[in-house]
Amino acid sequence: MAGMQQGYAYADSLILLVPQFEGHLIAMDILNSEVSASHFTLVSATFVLLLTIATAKLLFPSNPGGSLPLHGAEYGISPRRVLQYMYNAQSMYLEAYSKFRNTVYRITTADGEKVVVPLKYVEELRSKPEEEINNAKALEKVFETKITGLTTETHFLNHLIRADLTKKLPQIIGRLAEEVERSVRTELPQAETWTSININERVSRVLAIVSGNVLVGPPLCYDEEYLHAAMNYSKDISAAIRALKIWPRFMRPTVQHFTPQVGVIRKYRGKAKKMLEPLIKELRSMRAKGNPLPDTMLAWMVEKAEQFQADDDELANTQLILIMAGIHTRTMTITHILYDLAAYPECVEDLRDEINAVLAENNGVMSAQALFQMKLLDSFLLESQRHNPPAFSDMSSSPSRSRTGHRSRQGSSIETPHIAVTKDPEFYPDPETFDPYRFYRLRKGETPDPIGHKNTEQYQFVTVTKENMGFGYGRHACPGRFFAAAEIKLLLARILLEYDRQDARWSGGAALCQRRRGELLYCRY
Ligand code: HEM
Repeated sequence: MAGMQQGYAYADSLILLVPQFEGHLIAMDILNSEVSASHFTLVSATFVLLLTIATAKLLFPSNPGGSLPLHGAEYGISPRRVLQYMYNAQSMYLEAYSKFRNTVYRITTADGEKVVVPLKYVEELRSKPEEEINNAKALEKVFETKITGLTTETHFLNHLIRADLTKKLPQIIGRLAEEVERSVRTELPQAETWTSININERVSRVLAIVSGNVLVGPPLCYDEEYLHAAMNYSKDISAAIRALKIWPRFMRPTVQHFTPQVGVIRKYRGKAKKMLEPLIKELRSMRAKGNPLPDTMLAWMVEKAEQFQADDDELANTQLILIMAGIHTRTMTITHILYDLAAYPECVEDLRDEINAVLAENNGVMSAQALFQMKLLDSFLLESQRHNPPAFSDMSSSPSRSRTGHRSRQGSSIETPHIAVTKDPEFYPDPETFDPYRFYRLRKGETPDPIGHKNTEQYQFVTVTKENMGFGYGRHACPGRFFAAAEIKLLLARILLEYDRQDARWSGGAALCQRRRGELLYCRY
């Protein structure tokens, strides 16, 4: 991202003493380190990975064994541990949580060895400045940035999302609601009888159109080539990364030339530029003439391009990152929610009643205020996310060594548990139960708050806490979550209002039987 890199810091044997890691003194020995700015990624891991200390070294002085315990040591040599991780990461992390709930340990992943720190250290780590701890290096490894070109630098993007998209959300929500209504009608079946569809594909297309309305605006958001890119970019990136990761790290730079998936993703950049260039030119000319620009991300980008020294390549690339960051994550979230609605139909009527009551109070308008008032819907979203944690980001990298001299390999990351935390009865009583009303009751003060937040409004879908890192946590928490939540609620409210209205067929055996094939049965009201 031209002009966006926030200086790289190089240092030789710089030892930083970081006071207390719960009483432990940690020394970070930054050797030839590159510390770059923030970035993000979406990685199918079973953890939220935290806080990069690029090529730094951590000391864990009170580690009596001379080295941190290695979870999965019983699987043998490193390649076998990696294999085990690639197929069983989730169960390995869950098992480790019960073993090492309060202690630091190591685990061998496809991206090298990582240090897993318990939740109690999270606040301390997140308060470290980016020069000491940042997530760039680890994400570059996770994304294979050198090969895929997928930048982990999101300064420009974060600014646009926070200063433009989120700020202007109240004024664009009406437009989004209209687009949701229109695309649901065109993209979901209008059948009077029960019809089987691949809901994941349909939702992905609806979201590509609705988000496209805000990202680039009509008519491009209806263009088939644009929609194809929007729906497939993130899938194709993941496929390329997966294909590379089956090879040992040292072979990946060579193997890339024989990996067709890598070729596929490189073509996207050229295509995106070709598609967007005429629009960018038009927006620039409107701006030069002093005409008002439309409320789209692309227009906001054009307005701020000079300030952020972003050329057309950068604008096209930033649009691709936006697509990658948003479409897949939201599609998965909504797909899970729809399955959860099918599996737990008892509250469908309550949800519909809430939506109708809120709409009546807001003159039938799906405003930002109306969405905020849909608290049961919000609770359902959060409970569904708790049971189906989304993709996560990797934010750490640091070689580590104990006081007695053990060094972990350069570039390993610091992670902190996520899934296991959302299933921890201390934070979520009766954690295996899917309770759509769980967070609704907590917010209303009807059930005691097990975490003891200062304010029970913390139990909102968009709120990030260390006990709920569905959208990450800290400096790099997802900036798009407010937009994502609004879109998800608009779409669900529309589906709940218009489909399957009169009986409880959400739970029809057929719907659940179809689950494995990614299909649900729908009938329009
Ligand atoms: C349900 C939908 C979404 C989920 C579950 C989700 C989840 C996440 C997570 C877990 C992170 C990593 C945070 C971290 O590194 O600590 C993240 C980062 C990010 N997300 Fe989202 N996200 C969603 C939607 C979106 C949307 C719609 C956008 C864009 C409008 C977006 C833009 C970003 C960006 C730019 C980052 C990087 C932030 C940084 O590194 O500073 N996300 N997201």
